[in-house]
Amino acid sequence: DERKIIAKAHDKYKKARAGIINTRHGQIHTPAFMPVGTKGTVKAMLPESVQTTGADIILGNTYHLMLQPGAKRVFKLGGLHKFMNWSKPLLTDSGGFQVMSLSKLRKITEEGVIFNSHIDGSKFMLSPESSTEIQYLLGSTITMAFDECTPYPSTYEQAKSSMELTSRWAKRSRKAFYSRDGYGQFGIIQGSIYNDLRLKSALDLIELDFEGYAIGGLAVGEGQELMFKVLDYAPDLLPINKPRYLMGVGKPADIIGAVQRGIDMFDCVIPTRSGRNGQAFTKYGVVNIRNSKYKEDNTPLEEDCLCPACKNYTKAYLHYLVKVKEILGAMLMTWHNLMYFQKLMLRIREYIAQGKDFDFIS
Ligand SMILES: CC#C[C@H]1NC(N)=Nc2cc3[nH]c(NC)nc3cc21
Ligand SMILES: [Zn+2]
Repeated sequence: DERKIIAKAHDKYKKARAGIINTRHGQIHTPAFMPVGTKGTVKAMLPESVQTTGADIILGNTYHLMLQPGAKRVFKLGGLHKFMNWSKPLLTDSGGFQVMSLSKLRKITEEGVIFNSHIDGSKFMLSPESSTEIQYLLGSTITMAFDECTPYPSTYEQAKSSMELTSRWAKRSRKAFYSRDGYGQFGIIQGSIYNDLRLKSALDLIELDFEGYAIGGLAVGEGQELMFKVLDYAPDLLPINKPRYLMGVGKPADIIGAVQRGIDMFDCVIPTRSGRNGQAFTKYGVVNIRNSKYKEDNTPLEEDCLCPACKNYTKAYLHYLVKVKEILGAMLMTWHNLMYFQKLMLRIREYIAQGKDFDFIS
């Protein structure tokens, strides 16, 4: 009946939560979207511009920064915050995923991962200890534990032994972490699509009392349906009073579905990378600005958007800039997309605070 249908609807949102994470470098309003700044810069953006979009925190990568310019050098130069002129929170990924997706040759041992740099082929090793130390040298506000990145798809046996290695590495990462007020370390649970492995991974990592927990092994090609199937139960395995971070996600619809299942933090290259490729996220859907239908379109991407691209320029100009590969095209498209994603998060936070459904936002 009517009452049951309404209850069902609210039921769908009962796991969504809004909150504030307090750190040494400022507050993070959750649900939060973290722009990706892999090599110590959010591509095509000044840090102060990233700040105006509303981002509270950005992401950096251990893998890239250890290869160039080197963690010790960044440390000597005052740390990543100073180096890149970003004073708010920084989260750094621990490197395993980038080794898996970028370096050609790699060998996984109990000690860690041995790999050849994708830049010049030289040999490096990443371990729970070295990854944690590198993130300390970078000055990360939130350090990620060093996990073994289980490929997708994986058999149950593969996922089990990989998850067990991740648990042993999580213990070593936790031991190597230099805990200080306002800084934190997040564990990353694995276990692929197998719920008993996800549970064991969560239990192993909860014992280590991390400041937050990430769900690893998703957004690796499994598709939204399978991802939501895991998210229907995995967030509930984690402490309710600690941040939950879904790595690498995602499109607006993925973010909304994950928030409804209890996720607090997100990172994804989509707004920046697709912006540079000429795709703009708008309330009318994704606009492929290179399409010739925009070459004389004298209207902004979104009439009520406050970003520079929408305030001062037209789709025709953006179409032209992207076509002729002008750097300003990448800048303006990126700025707009980051603004769009932060506005989406702001609206989600407001709807949750008012106890309203937010299914139709995207
Ligand atoms: C297997 C595994 C795993 C996770 N482990 C670590 N350290 N980082 C990640 C980054 C990701 N980005 C995406 N999609 C873009 N999925 C990710 C998953 C992880
Ligand atoms: Zn805009």
